[in-house]
Amino acid sequence: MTLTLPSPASPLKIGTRGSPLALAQAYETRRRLGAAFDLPEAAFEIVIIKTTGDNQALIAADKPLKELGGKGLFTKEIEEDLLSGAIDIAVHSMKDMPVAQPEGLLLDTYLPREDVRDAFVSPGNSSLAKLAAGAVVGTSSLRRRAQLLNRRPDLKVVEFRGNVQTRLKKLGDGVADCTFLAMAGLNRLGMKDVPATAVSVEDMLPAVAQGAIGIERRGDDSATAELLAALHHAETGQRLAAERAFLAALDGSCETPIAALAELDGSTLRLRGEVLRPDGSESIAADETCAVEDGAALGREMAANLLKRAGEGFFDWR
Ligand SMILES: NCc1[nH]cc(CCC(=O)O)c1CC(=O)O
Repeated sequence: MTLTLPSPASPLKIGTRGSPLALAQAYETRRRLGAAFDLPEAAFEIVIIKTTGDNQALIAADKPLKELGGKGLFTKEIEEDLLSGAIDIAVHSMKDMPVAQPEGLLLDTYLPREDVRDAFVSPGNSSLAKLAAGAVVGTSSLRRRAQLLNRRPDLKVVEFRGNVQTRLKKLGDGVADCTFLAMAGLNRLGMKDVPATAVSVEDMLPAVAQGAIGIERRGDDSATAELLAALHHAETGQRLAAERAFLAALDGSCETPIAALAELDGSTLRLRGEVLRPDGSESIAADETCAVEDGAALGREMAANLLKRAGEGFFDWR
């Protein structure tokens, strides 16, 4: 089969949300595809798609995200455009992606993973350990909230929603003493002047798939599949297979504090997983190794063990 390359006359349509981070990820995808096949920028068209999650009025209403459309909040419209053929590929932060995709779509191409760690961001404090008793933390992440309260029950957590820029603005306005962001987002946005310090994964285990970009396509689009095969980073795929199997087996909704990180050392995969009570009062963690190809099985097994240890009602709110 001969490879059909996109061209300025027939560009590959790259669908993305319009936030600065989403755009940076779409540009990185365009750059990597261009480099792999020696194509000009005009061989690609970036198509910005507004999702329910981008509707400021809805988001500002401060309703739980679950009530606003749950898992598909930032992806539904993009996946509809992919299925209809309005776009050819969609670029996503894998951290935000449900474990299963709609019928007809495949999400199995991953770019090399960025820094997986969370960043502690505070204009007045150099590290989490130096944060005064009772300090105010702004975050909308259930995982970060539960992990923080687990280690520092003295801290006060306030809701902090919006994109990276919005949250930094709130911090500047003094709404909170510090916040947490993904290092990957800061790096991709080139935000070097932000007062950020990376938090070790021992102190704060990251979200499943944090730092990874995934590219989605139609299952029957073999021309696009061939293009994407040149971009796929196998190691990132193996790591995400373990982490996403763990998440899937926990039935992780956006309402459950879950963390996981898979790392490779030669042909060995190490998977760390953690589930927490939403109020941080209890954390259950595991740390296991297996052969790289058994990562997904280990993820499922670890999830089953943690659920058993957690028992009934563990994830109930307070
Ligand atoms: N939920 C929003 C989101 N989705 C992906 C990233 C960062 C980039 C990444 O983890 O790949 C962020 C922002 C953040 O957590 O600071």
